[in-house]
Amino acid sequence: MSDIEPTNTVTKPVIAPVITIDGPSGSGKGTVSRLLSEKLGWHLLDSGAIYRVLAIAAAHHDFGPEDEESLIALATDLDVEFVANEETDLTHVILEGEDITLTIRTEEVGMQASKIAALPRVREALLRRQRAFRELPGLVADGRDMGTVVFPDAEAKIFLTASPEERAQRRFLQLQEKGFDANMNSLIDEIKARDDQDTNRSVAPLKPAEGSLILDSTDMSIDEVLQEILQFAHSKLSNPA
Ligand SMILES: Nc1ncnc2c1ncn2[C@@H]1O[C@H](COP(=O)(O)OP(=O)(O)O)[C@@H](O)[C@H]1O
Ligand SMILES: Nc1ccn([C@H]2C[C@H](O)[C@@H](COP(=O)(O)OP(=O)(O)O)O2)c(=O)n1
Repeated sequence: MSDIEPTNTVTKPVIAPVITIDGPSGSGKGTVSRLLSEKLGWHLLDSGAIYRVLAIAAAHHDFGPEDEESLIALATDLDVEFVANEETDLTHVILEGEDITLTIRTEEVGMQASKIAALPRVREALLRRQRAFRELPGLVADGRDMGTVVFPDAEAKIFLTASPEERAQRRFLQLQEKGFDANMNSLIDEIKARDDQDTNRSVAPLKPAEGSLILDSTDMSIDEVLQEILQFAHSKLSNPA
């Protein structure tokens, strides 16, 4: 071994910056995260899609939310790919070779995902997979615990919300557009039940991370939300605390 101390040879790894967008169902996280990632040319993590895929995989294997050990094994080895498709303008979700892009978006799958997501060790098993999305030039991460648990050191954190009635109305139109049957009254109930489940679980509950910009989008257009987030993110990225 040489006695000579190397000087200035250690270069600091460059860690990609992260913008987190957390919030309840139908607040607009997915839409705004996608637009933001396109605008910045950054990567995108739709963490809810991972929980939804796991719910479908669990159903394929007949595992219920009480079957924690099997779910952990499934989460650890989940064979899923997210493939951007410019023709459909969608990120296609491929589970074990099968395209499940549309089927993961139903309210029923959302509810199953929310049940599985309450299991602490299942969440733990998905952490590494989610953190692997953090790559240069940057990441926009959408979910429930992106700013609180998965990327606590994120440069800019946003908590996006809207009234349950407005969120149900948005979901109603979205489901109709995709050709799914939807009922406004049951959607409001489902949205409230999922809010309750996601907010009151013991691990990584839905809540604003410290220092987040809290944005109520009930009376805001998608573009207004996007502009406000861009302004906040620029201020945070140019003046890191
Ligand atoms: N500010 C907004 N005003 C009106 N509609 C919106 C707004 N934000 C999102 N939407 C619409 O609401 C629906 C649900 O949005 P989405 O991004 O899927 O929400 P989330 O990911 O939070 O569940 C989509 O059809 C989207 O186009
Ligand atoms: N980071 C995340 C993302 C989603 N989840 C759980 C809780 C949510 O109700 C379900 C589905 O999430 P998803 O973001 O796809 O749902 P919405 O589009 O907001 O309706 O997964 C979670 O616990 N943590």
